[in-house]
Amino acid sequence: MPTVLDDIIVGVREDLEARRRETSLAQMRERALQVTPARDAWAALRGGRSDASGLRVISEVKRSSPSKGALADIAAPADLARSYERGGAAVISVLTEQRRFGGSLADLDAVRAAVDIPVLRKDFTVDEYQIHEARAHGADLVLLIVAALDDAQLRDFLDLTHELGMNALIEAHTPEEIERAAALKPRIIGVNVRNLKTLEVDPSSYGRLAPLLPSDVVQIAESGVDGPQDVAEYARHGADAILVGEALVRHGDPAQAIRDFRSASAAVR
Ligand SMILES: O=C(O)c1ccccc1NCC(=O)[C@H](O)[C@H](O)COP(=O)(O)O
Repeated sequence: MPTVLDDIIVGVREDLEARRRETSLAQMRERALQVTPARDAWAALRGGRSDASGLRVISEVKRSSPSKGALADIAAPADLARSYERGGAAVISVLTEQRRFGGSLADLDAVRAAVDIPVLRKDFTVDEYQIHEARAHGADLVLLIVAALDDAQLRDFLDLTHELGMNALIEAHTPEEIERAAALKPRIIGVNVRNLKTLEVDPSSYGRLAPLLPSDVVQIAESGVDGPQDVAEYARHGADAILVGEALVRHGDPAQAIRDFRSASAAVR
């Protein structure tokens, strides 16, 4: 029985092949070499657990999701990104998957042009083409989901990401996936408390999984933030940063929400 993640990846591959017919891998490689060098997302995220102003926040541009359907219109992703930056976001995540999340590479372009902080291309990376494409569109950070890749792909994609001057957020959800992530000796690991195969969200799983993370990586708690109390809980378990989508795109004042998240986490130190 295919999982939600399997279904998403089928669509991602189809869309990717259509883009590859328009722009070959060789052309995309060339474009990736011509853009401004990547910003250092690792430096922007590290040290959040000892930062007196609170956890670093990766703020997501998320229109819809498989679990919740439509979340927010986001007619102008650049305006939302500027609010995020004003509120003190460390990194902006742009979901570029179109079928389930309503995102696009045009969103990534708009956000890149609007802010100075690092930008994460949040997609379901299954092919090196997407990594060159992310860089060609100005991304500084890409997502590699352990559940979607085998060990050889993880190694190759992480190496390619570094060759292009970017960082990768390696995303895990189980103890086994954390072990596979850690074996890569990466700089950034995220624990997604959402199971991408079933869509179940369990914020308490962060506290169980965080002790398995290598102490020298930037540790990110992903998903499941409804309010400041959830952020405080992630801070208690040593996260450097949080990744938040729904709670920000549904909030009337996302800049203030980011400030509230940061001060709630600063208070638990
Ligand atoms: O959000 C979903 O429903 C989803 C379903 C299947 C695969 C991925 C999915 N989301 C990606 C993410 O993990 C989140 O966008 C991100 O971590 C922010 O989560 P949240 O703050 O809970 O919106």
